[in-house]
Amino acid sequence: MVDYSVKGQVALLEVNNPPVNALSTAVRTGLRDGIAKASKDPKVKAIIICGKGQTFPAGADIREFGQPPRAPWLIEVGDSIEASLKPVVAAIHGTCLGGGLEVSLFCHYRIAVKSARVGFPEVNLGLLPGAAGTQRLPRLVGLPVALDMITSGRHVTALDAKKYGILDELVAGDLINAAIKYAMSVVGKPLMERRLRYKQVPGADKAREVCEAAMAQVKRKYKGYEAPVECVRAVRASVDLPYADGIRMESELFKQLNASGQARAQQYAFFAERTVSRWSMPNGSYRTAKALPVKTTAVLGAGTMGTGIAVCLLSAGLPVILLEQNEKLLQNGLRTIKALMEGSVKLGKVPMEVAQKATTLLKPTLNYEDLKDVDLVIEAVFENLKLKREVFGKLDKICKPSALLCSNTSTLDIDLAATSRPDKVAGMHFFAPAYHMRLLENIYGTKTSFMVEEGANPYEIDQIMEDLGMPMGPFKVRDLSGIDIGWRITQEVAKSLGTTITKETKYLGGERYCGIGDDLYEKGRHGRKTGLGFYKYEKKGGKISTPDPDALDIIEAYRQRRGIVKCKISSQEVIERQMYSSINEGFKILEEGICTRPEDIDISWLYGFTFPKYLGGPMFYASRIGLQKVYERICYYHENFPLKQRDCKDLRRRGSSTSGVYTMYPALGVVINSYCDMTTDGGGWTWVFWEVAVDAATRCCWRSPPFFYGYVEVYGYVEVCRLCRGNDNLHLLLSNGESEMRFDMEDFNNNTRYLQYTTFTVGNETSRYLATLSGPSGNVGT
Ligand SMILES: CCC[C@H](O)CC(=O)SCCNC(=O)CCNC(=O)[C@H](O)C(C)(C)COP(=O)([O-])OP(=O)([O-])OC[C@H]1O[C@@H](n2cnc3c(N)ncnc32)[C@H](O)[C@@H]1OP(=O)([O-])[O-]
Repeated sequence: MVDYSVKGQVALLEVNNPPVNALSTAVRTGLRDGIAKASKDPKVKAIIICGKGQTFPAGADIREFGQPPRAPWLIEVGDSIEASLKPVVAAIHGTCLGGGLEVSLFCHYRIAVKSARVGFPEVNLGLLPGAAGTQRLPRLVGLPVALDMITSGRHVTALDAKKYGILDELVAGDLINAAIKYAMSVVGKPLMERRLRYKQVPGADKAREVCEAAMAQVKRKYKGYEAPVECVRAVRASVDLPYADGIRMESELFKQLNASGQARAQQYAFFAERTVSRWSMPNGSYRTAKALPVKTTAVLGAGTMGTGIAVCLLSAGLPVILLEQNEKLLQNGLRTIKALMEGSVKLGKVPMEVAQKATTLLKPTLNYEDLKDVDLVIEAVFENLKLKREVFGKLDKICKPSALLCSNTSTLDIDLAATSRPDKVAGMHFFAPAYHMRLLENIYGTKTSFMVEEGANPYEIDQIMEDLGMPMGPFKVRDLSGIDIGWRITQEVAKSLGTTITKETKYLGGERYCGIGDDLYEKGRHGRKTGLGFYKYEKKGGKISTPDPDALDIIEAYRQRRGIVKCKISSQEVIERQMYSSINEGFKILEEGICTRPEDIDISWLYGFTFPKYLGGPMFYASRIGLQKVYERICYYHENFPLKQRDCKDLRRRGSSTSGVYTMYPALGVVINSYCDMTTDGGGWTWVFWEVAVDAATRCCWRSPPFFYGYVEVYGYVEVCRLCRGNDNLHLLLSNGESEMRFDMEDFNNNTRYLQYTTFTVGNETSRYLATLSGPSGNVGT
């Protein structure tokens, strides 16, 4: 895992743990042993740490976070690097991230190639840098840069890292040769001043203001997330506490975060993101399918979606022909694209050179003939089936036979786009704003607004969902995508069902229909683009939304017309009704085989709806709450809101079976994870809180190896607490009503604050568990 060699007078420690040289136990051991060996070798004058293959270590091995921790700890390895009496140089290429950057900060010098990037992405995994990163980076670069890097998790280019002082030198050509030369040039120089632990944090006199501002910012920007807040606290300790105490505090906060549900959810999301790229469908998989080359593209329609899609394609460096029906609409579209590109550059989302190149890649036209050679056409015209069929008819005649003809429709039946090449016709549903959202998918989601009809205020609902961590509440999203778009869609859906929508329509296609959007539409309130929607905006197309009493009046008039008595809806209910209906849909999607894994659904939500990562995605969230509970609440809402005519056949079926929702996943009971937390009451007694996650990891859907929490599927959480003293021997007793399993908690002792991630293996048949914690004196609670 760490290849040791000596080149001249320099020892080379090459981390060799593909693909990303993660700092697994074996790598940590190899580094520790390598430093010891090089230190003893009289021939060796300097030491280099680097990575073999594509990168310097990209961090700790995330898979190990779900297992009992094993020595040597990264921080001990780091201490031995820093204490070395021979200079140690980190030679960096690829991505030097997390624990990798921490290792380099223990080295006395850091050099890198220009293409390298460094960063502390732990915050994206629900963690903070736990091997002294929060204490050492501020000592090197000062608080503002350290706070920014640690709380954002962003990757910093080698050029910027040099500017900040993280890197000592950028090198060209062969990295190892340059590193050997560099290492020999520093032999004999004093090492004391290169040891970061002895440095003071620069600008410490401003620490209070800087840290308070950073804290306020992360609370505003990352609502609901625990890790960014703890990152700020840990960084602040680098100024407030001596080095050793700061390290202790960092370690304590790291353990707390690592034991939290948020870290589990975010780590699950990390692996789920990678799992979904390995898709498989009945007709093929990522192993057998090859991507079609797309070199030229066209977008039809220069409205909100069309321009957004064009920006997305241009940002990817693809030429785009933008087609509209008249010059005025075309010019409007070009102006919008220019403004969106400029905005993306300002926000740092698109590099300046890409935006500049985009102007040469964009070709406006009014003529369908110009589309004859393109590889891919995406239509984003109005949601009107007749119009779309016309468009597809023209495209079919003009475009070359191999061209893909795609529709950005979110609702219309793609099979109705009659062409001579149905195999080349697809739905390509971009999520709004198309230039920003990373999800491109066909998906049917659930509609919200039921609750406003009953009495909730759209602004309260948005606030509740934003407090939960969604960047925009559902009503702001409706204003963004256009209330007129929603109106057109429902008109088309009604037409396809052979009906029309009137002021009295309460159901459409068996589903509850809410006409508030229609009332807003009729008053010309089409959302952001008209400056008025559910909200009022500072101008047409503006972004600053303020609640609007006129919109509330329209909603109230609607309720009175329908004879709806306004009622109060609690925050909990808002969240449950938003989330649980999506979870229910998620299960239906799995059941219908539209997706094969829950990860597919979670990643769609994380990318398409910017669902808060700290909750992992709706399916993961459901598994944390317990599917039985979710199911019961869905039944409750179904029964208590008689207006809701949603087909609940699947729920009813699950409800009538003894195992309820669990029937989705018949193969149950593979892994049980648990962790405990302890607090001392001062009287020699310790309260132990256990949380037991009962996994019904599946054979059918959850295919990833059950190596950590992320893949735990059906949780039955049981919290038990117990007073214990001294080295009480604890047992965990699990029962499924038929048989019982008992586990000794041998690792348990009074000095261990967190006994976490204990993994047990149980039989296959168990579906519901009762957990009982028992001590020497018998069972103490459930
Ligand atoms: C004590 C505390 C210490 C410290 O403070 C904590 C940390 O360091 S926390 C860590 C801080 N570091 C991070 O958060 C960095 C996380 N990693 C990344 O951001 C990207 O992987 C990276 C940019 C490095 C490469 O991107 P790319 O080239 O597009 O490649 P890719 O993304 O497709 O990954 C390829 C394969 O490698 C796998 N894998 C990757 N990283 C890890 C890992 N650390 N571990 C294990 N596995 C990892 C990944 O699952 C995939 O496997 P598979 O089986 O093929 O699905």
